Amino acid sequence: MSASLHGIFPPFSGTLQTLASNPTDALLGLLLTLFLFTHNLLSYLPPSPPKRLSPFINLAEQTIMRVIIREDPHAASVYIADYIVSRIKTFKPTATQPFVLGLPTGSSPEIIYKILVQRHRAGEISFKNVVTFNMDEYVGLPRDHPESYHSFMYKHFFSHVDIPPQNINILDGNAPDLAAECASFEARIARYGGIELFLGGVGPDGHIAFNEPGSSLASRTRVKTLAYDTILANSRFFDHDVTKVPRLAMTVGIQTIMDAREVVIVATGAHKAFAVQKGLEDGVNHMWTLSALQLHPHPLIVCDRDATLELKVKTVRYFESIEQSGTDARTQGPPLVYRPRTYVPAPIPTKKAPPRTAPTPDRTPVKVPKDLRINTDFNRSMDEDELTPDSMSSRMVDSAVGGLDETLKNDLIFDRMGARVTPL
Ligand SMILES: N[C@@H]1[C@@H](O)[C@H](O)[C@@H](COP(=O)(O)O)O[C@@H]1O
Repeated sequence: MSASLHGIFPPFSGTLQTLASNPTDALLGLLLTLFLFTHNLLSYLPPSPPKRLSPFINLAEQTIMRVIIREDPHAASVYIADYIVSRIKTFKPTATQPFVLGLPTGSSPEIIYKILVQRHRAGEISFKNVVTFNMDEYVGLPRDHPESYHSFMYKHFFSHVDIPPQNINILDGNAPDLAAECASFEARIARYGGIELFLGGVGPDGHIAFNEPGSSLASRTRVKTLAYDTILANSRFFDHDVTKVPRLAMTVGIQTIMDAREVVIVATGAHKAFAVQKGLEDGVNHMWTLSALQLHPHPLIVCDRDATLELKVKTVRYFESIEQSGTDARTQGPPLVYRPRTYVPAPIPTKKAPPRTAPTPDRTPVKVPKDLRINTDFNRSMDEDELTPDSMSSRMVDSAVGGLDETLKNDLIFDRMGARVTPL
């Protein structure tokens, strides 16, 4: 027996020989043999199947960067516009459960807005139950200045779709207390249960919104001093005169953007290539704030070919291969999980504006804007003739806060459309 076991279990045969002379050694040898035998046996078993993901798993663990590359800015913009339309439709927003959309300004999103307006005009999408929050605004620039982000948004988007004015939230760069305005903005976002989809652009230095290089990745809405690079880049909208560009801006923070359920960034043009490379291929860092999205559960960066020029060929091939294998951004990554809403606004009553009667001694005149016009004297829009803003007066309720709960009326500052338009 000893001879036959010796070939199969060498330690075991040795154990038998020492059993009589040294029982303690023999016992240790036996235990060792059993351990080795079990270990060898287990190594032949198939690996255990991967654990199923729990529906409550932390989404950050499933973070996946989605990158879509299109040949030119128009194709990239069509992709994003259709993506937004599809997200809103899937959400099926109602007056009590609106789709909360974060929006940017800048030349890159102009085409996206144009396509969204076209989709709206074609009857494909309504913005009636969409609430918007804009990323940023210059400090101290009058609202009706052609380069204010208020003017930009009305000119390129709001005036052409059916969004109710009271659903629009833009930071007031002329608020008497800028810090309070920033806090109110964050509170409004929170009351709506957070932003569903935050669309953004990116600066050549990798900034998102006005989160300039060096911004804290934990930042929230606040006032920022603009970096010289940004002042220089944006001077093209101010007669190429850097002295005309405001030095301060209010902006959502990186954390405000990171809190959105989904973030979509448009990056077009060779001048964005370095920012895209830093944001995608380098590590997360506060000098290229775009890179923070690497930690977001649902980031999507849509580039045109030029914006990928600084990426490794391997990186580009990787992202293209994902799309070529039959998935697109809608199906990549973990499923979107709807977050509970902490606040749901009451339905907006469709009451008519009170008649414009002459004031009587016992009655305060009702302030109803005569007409709502915005300054559309821009010199950088595409196809001016197609974008003719309406007055929006037909969509006004008596007060911008008319349809909201008492809780919101008290602590939120809703500006009237009349205050931000140029009377004729
Ligand atoms: N605050 C805006 C950003 O939100 C925008 O992303 C950036 C790039 O704009 P553009 O698309 O014109 O290059 O410009 C500004 O700085």
